[in-house]
Amino acid sequence: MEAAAVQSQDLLIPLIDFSSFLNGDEIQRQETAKAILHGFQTAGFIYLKNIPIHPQRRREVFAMSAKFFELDTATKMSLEWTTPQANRGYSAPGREKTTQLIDIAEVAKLKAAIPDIKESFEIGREGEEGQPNQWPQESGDILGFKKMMLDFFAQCKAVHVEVMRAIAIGMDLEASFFDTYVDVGDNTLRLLHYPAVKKDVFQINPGQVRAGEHSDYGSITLLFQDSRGGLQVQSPSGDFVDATPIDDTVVVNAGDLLARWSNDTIKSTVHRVVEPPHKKEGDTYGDTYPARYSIAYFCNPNFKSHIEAIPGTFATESEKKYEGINSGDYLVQRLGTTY
Ligand SMILES: O=C(O)CCC(=O)C(=O)O
Ligand SMILES: [Fe+2]
Repeated sequence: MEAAAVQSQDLLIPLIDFSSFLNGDEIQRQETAKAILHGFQTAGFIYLKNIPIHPQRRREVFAMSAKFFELDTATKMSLEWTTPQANRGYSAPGREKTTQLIDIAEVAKLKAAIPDIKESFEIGREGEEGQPNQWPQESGDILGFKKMMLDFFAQCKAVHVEVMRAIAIGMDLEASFFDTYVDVGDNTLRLLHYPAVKKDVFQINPGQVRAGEHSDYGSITLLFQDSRGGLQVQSPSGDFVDATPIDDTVVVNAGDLLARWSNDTIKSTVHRVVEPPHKKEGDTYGDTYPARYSIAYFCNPNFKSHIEAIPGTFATESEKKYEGINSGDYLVQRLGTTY
């Protein structure tokens, strides 16, 4: 049932068939739930195959994303990302620096020195009061953009609910334990484009990456990557290990708020995007790495939820490591440091 998607000395990321959870018998459902939870507890990352999003749909969304990033700069800038509260819109290359640093001045210094080589577009929950999405004017290549993205958003939202059910079962809780914490869908769909880049940029600037090392903030992230490679996950010993793309799978990682919620029984693991792995032979890239596209769907507990240690993750009150916290406040505070 289970295979390794990534295996290094001390990092094993399992590849799990999600249809065994969704459609399997009771025993398969239990076993798959345990495997999912175990992956989050040990690596903080899993790969899922056979999620209920058709590979064809996924390809269409990637194609639409590429068309979006081809729009001219002025058009994209008219949709610019504004505030952590809104967390919607376009971020030009250099706008966001994902990092573990929390001091805003330090982040600013780093951002000026070695900006991430990427641009992104964020879509939040459609209909959130006071926070409209920044939809582009639709014509030509991006006709149907809004509908396609909202459909995909809804499909990803359903996957979030199911993964949380698996985590609940894995923890010997009612399957529905998290349902009322995630039903609103206060999530963010982020389209990412890492432009083609000259190889020597990485030699000239030591420390140059496509996306700096960071952990994600929310409950889980569904990460769809193309076949280029470059995503790396930090192992317990601190090395970064390639999270090699596997066709038609989604990488799922736990975020900081889920780690906190689980009283640190689940790991939120640091990851980054670097230049694609050097091919030993047959490297056809010439002097330029081609563009890379990915789509991250950041799932969160409902912004109104109060998050405190999940039952079963502590024996006595004194074992709770964190204060209870409001989900929305936590996320806004975290986003405020990276942009
Ligand atoms: O592009 C990727 O593969 C990773 C993106 C990521 O980690 C993020 O946006 O949080
Ligand atoms: Fe991330």
